[in-house]
Amino acid sequence: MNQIEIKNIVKSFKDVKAVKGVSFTIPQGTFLALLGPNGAGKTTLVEMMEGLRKPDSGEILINGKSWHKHEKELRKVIGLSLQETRFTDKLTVYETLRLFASFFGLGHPRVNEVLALTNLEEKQKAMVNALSGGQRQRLALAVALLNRPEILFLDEPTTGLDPKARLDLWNILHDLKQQGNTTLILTTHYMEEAETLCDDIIILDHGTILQQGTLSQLLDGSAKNLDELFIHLTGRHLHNEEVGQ
Ligand SMILES: Nc1ncnc2c1ncn2[C@@H]1O[C@H](COP(=O)(O)OP(=O)(O)OP(=O)(O)O)[C@@H](O)[C@H]1O
Repeated sequence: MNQIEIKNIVKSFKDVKAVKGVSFTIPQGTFLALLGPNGAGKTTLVEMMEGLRKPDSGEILINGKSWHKHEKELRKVIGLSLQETRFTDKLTVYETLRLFASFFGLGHPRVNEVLALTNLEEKQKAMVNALSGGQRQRLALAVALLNRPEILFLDEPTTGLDPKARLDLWNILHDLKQQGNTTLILTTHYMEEAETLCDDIIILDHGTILQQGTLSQLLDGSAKNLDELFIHLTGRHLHNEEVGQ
């Protein structure tokens, strides 16, 4: 069953057309990557899927329901971590999770579970402002997982992290995938992230979908990796450099 249906979504900011008529579906349990360079429209698209922004036109259905009619219900089934999640520096990791847990009516047991899931048990007494970038991203993930979301949105969860911290986060997401209960929508500029974690990949550029499919479908032609495919499609690298420069 398709858990998410995106039908011809359009969104502009004044004269910038951020998303230009995008359609796709996501079956339950899929790990989907939205891969594209800076400014491709990834964040704008996920913010509409998360119900944080209204599309100018088009329709978004989650479990067959729309944000404008079923916001309360949909809030309960999604978990999200924004590109720059900010926490109160005055709280410890544990206190932060307790605070968010209280919003969902959840107590200590669930806080302890998400601490274990995100390998933050040793850091539970640390102040949030003393965390490394990778630990902070794991805390953002822990918060997003608190209410056992059916659908998890992660916006560039590993941007700016060192390779070890990135791998730690991938391992956590990999374990989540093995459990099979969660649909994940992840935005990234890192092709390795899309390749390693995701069943389905959408390549976005300038607000439109250039290609969509499994990794093997996308690399069916002459490209040997996603960056090479992106170069074939656009003449540019995923990281915004011109080819040959
Ligand atoms: N609030 C806003 N006001 C004006 N323009 C915006 C706004 N948000 C996004 N845009 C523009 O819309 C386009 C798509 O931006 P978006 O942030 O969705 O891209 P992105 O793929 O997520 O990029 P990045 O990888 O850098 O986060 C860009 O041209 C951006 O400048």
